[in-house]
Amino acid sequence: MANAFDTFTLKDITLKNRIVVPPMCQYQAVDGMPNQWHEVHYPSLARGGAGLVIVEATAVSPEGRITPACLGLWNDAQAEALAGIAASIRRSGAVPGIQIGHAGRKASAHVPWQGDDHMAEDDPEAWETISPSAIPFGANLPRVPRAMTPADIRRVQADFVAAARRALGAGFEWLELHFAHGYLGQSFLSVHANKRTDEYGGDLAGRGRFLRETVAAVREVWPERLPLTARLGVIEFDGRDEATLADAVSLTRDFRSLGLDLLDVSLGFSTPDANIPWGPALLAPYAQRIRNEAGIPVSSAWNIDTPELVRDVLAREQMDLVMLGHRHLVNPHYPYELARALGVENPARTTLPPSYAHWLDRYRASDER
Ligand SMILES: Cc1cc2c(cc1C)N(C[C@H](O)[C@H](O)[C@H](O)COP(=O)(O)O)c1[nH]c(=O)[nH]c(=O)c1N2
Ligand SMILES: CC(=O)[C@H]1CCCN(Cc2ccccc2)C1
Repeated sequence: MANAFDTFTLKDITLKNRIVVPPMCQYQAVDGMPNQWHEVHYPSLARGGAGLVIVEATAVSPEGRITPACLGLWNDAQAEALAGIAASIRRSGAVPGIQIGHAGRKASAHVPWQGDDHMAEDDPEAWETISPSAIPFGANLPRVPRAMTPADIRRVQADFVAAARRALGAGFEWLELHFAHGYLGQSFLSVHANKRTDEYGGDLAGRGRFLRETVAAVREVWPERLPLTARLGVIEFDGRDEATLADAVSLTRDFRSLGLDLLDVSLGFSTPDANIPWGPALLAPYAQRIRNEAGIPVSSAWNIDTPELVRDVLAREQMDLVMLGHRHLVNPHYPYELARALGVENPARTTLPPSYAHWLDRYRASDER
């Protein structure tokens, strides 16, 4: 049974605790390049005490971005700039991770606070979207994507490999493939998005092929000693959850045999018709099922919003790492609050840099710290 402030070792990487800042798009990039926004955002989070900070979804190609304001890792200039971000995360006390992905049929969209919808096809900023089949997501993302050819599939897989090499060169020590949330990887797995009749569609073997091949190809270039992980939507809440979960367990077992070190359990978001039962730690039971049935370490997220929930999902062995997104947006030092609430000795020194911690663990009545 793990506690929130136990260490966690995976391959040669040891996290100082079980708290993770999950990838969270900032939509502040230009041409895929990070800037002062990211230079402040990431070390500020890393100073807060989380053991692992994962940089937001970073596109493996320009058309793999969700919006024009997404980060990219398709060229060396981006890799060089991201090296600074990785170093600042490490210098601030956390292990630097990064998520790489391709937005598929959800690409070419406005940033959330400017509509969160597809740009018009004739918008000069827009670009062609691709997906396993010419089936649109619907709702706010109605554009019909072009069905990928075998050459497209090979190109995108090569882009994932090139981005992984660049992430390694930039000094990241934890890599997450974005196979969740209705983006390209999830779309290959999803019966909603993938109606292909070739070897990349049909049964689970077909719908999982793109993902398995990509894991295997990235594993070739990502050192054995560093964790290779993937975020996968294991449930859609679309009325066929048992089938989706069974597929997810089976595919995760394949990932493990291909060298994946941990699965980050998330939501599918493949259809606008989902009926997601939003509530406290709603995914924890599914994370536990993947952890037990696929026999692989897991992280997970979603509404784990109180110290008691953090304590409980770990005590129940539902996951190995707890991802806290919203809590860190509210308070980058949330791990300090968590340590205090969970009764950790010297909560400030356990979570924060000396410039803050020295004063927080003293010169105050104990109940004011
Ligand atoms: C602003 C913002 C931006 C993103 C996210 C969320 C939010 C709020 N999320 C999902 C995120 O990683 C996390 O899984 C969810 O927020 C659920 O966890 P919490 O309930 O926030 O703790 C997300 N997920 C992902 O896999 N890649 C990403 O880049 C992003 N971007
Ligand atoms: C890139 C990615 O996976 C993100 C982009 C922003 C929305 N994320 C999904 C999300 C839905 C509802 C609340 C918070 C987050 C997915």
